[in-house]
Amino acid sequence: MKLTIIGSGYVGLTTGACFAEAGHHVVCVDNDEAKVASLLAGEIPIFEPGLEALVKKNVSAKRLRFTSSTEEGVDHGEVLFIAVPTPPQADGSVDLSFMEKVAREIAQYLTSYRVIVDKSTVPVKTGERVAHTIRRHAKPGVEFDVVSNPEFLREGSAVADLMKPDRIVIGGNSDRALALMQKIYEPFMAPVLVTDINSAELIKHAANSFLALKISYINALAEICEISGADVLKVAEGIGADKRIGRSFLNAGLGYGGSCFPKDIAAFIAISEQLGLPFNLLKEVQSINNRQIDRFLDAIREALWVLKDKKIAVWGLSFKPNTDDVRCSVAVTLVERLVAEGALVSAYDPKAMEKARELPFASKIQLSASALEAAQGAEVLVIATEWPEFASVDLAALREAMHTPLIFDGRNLLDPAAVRDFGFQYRGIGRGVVAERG
Ligand SMILES: NC(=O)C1=CN([C@@H]2O[C@H](COP(=O)(O)OP(=O)(O)OC[C@H]3O[C@@H](n4cnc5c(N)ncnc54)[C@H](O)[C@@H]3O)[C@@H](O)[C@H]2O)C=CC1
Ligand SMILES: O=C(O)[C@H]1O[C@H](OP(=O)(O)OP(=O)(O)OC[C@H]2O[C@@H](n3ccc(=O)[nH]c3=O)[C@H](O)[C@@H]2O)[C@H](O)[C@@H](O)[C@@H]1O
Repeated sequence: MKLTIIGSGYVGLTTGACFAEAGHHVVCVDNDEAKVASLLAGEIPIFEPGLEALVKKNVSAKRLRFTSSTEEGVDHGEVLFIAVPTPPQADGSVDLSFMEKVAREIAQYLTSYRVIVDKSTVPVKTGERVAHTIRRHAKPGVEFDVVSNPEFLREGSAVADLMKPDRIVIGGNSDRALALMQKIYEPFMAPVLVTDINSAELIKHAANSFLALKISYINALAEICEISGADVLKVAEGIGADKRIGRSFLNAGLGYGGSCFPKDIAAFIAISEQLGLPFNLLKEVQSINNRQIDRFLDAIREALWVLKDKKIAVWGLSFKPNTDDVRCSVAVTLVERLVAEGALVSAYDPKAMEKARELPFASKIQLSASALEAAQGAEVLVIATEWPEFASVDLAALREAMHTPLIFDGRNLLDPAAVRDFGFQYRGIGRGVVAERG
């Protein structure tokens, strides 16, 4: 089928490449001319495992191309996917101006029937607004349908998630549009859930909020573990073994970050308030999450007393492993706060160094060429992102490099017993028993 994706960022580009891989003919549109130019030159602006090869393969096969012309995109695709940003406003509610602008642009170029699919994460009832906006600005009599098709990919495993999704959610009220949507997803052989538009939109915010709730639940338990002398890893294993609960998303740490959870939880709170039903449970999820970084910094302060002029090594800047995305990364917030207290930070990330150079405080920290270089002369090593290469570091060399052997493991990546054997003092998250033994 002929498909168009409007917005060639994280979701747009990965989705476009996977649709092309499934045999569709895809045009990815973006109004950022520089981004389109670099895509046309064969450069992939994000690091995502498998993406570069997929894009190159499908561009060569002439199933995938890029343009900055929305008109060309609207002309090409029988189905137009909108994958533009839906960022938070100061009060947590969603800025829908990108969505509105695209709806108007599509309307301007509509000449025959199109399905317009909302792939961005949006508040419930946005589909109605999109339809209304297009109707208002399109030529009279032009036919179209609006569908909600939320995206559940995770960064770092986006290609795998898109090629083999747990489920596809399609919200719509037109048989014609639903039939086209089912045809698009046929090659993926995944379970398809068809709903009304409002339910599909709600599913997305509800899913992300539930995952964030699981993370805050284990982080709150981690605090109890620390005080009571239990080990949160064992507790997670014990509760996660119950199939009704599941072990995933029960990794205690510095809290959730990234471009989606913080904004989507804030958005769902704002949406619930607008509906007159404040979702207070999610406020607690947020405050537990914010507390994680505060507690971690308190512990570092307790160990070092004063942070000013102390050399602190930070491993990891991306918001999670296998991505170079530093948007709303907890690791970045941590560095920012250490810098604000006058600490001398040396940081290293396997993939995010280029993006780190663009951070506002980049000139105030040392961006190191390797994990061991960052640790050179450090009084504390902080692990902020659980990249696998940090787990296999040469502990003898690390001990040699550091000024004092103190590790604050914000992602429970290392084995406490193993690091203690090399003479390190170790502190993880929620590891009361281990801390006592050490
Ligand atoms: N990043 C992720 O892992 C996921 C994101 N989402 C949702 O998908 C949406 C997009 O997120 P990302 O891809 O991360 O954002 P992004 O910022 O990486 O990409 C958005 C792209 O849209 C382009 N754009 C903005 N206005 C445009 C217009 N009028 N015409 C053409 N292009 C335009 C921007 O230049 C940018 O390249 C958001 O609603 C997000 O919540 C959903 C699932 C996963
Ligand atoms: O809407 C979105 O954009 C996406 O948001 C998340 O995906 P993503 O943000 O890429 O990454 P996750 O793996 O969910 O991690 C999010 C954050 O939670 C943290 N996390 C995750 C799991 C865990 O057990 N503990 C934990 O602290 C991670 O370190 C990271 O900071 C969801 O998992 C996707 O399904 C969704 O499509």
